[in-house]
Amino acid sequence: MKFIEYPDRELMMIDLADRLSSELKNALLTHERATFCVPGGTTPGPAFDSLSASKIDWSRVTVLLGDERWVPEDHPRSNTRLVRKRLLVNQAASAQLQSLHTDAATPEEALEELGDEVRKVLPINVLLLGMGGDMHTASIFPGADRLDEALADTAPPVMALRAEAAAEPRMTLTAPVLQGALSTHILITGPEKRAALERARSLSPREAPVKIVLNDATVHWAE
Ligand SMILES: O=C(O)[C@H](O)[C@@H](O)[C@H](O)[C@H](O)COP(=O)(O)O
Repeated sequence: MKFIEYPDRELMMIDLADRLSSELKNALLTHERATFCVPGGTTPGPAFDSLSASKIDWSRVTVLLGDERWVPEDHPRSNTRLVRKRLLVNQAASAQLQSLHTDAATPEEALEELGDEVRKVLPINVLLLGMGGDMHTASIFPGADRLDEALADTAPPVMALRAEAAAEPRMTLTAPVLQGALSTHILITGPEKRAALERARSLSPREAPVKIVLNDATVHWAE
């Protein structure tokens, strides 16, 4: 794991956006298309703002969500909504979005459709993840109902998970897909998440799901 500590959040978001943008450009030098997987939640918005101004051939980029809360796409907690509003604008408006949401009433009903769609855009070239204070990443929560299946090497690419700590049912990419990413970044802020990340290093993936990607990840942190 590589850990980068920044003097403040603003600088971190700009620097992170620069790094992600260079990695995407590099991927597009040798591939017709690139898949850029992004988190939802409250942290990445400013990095998305910065990235959306970046001059990449976005028409050759697929933006894939790492997870989704099962709420309508105009709901304030929808990750799809966040990405549409903050990332897929300006220069990045021509990127193709692969969300992890459909109009189905439950995530279970959408599994087959989303699984087929996600398979087509793998592997992930550039992966950006967040982490919760409970050490979940994407929507792989400690204590989730189907945690062991989501962590298994044989897991399907997407799974529907429910967890007490999650306010609503989730759709998430699973361990093998996240571990298959060619480049992995984790974006966290504040002292609590820094301490949680340190703790995760000595725990098992069942206790600290973020552990599945830690070895190969670059972690970006600011107070
Ligand atoms: O939809 C989600 O909840 C996420 O994608 C999730 O994995 C997120 O990255 C962490 O929960 C951190 O969330 P915050 O950035 O809001 O702390």
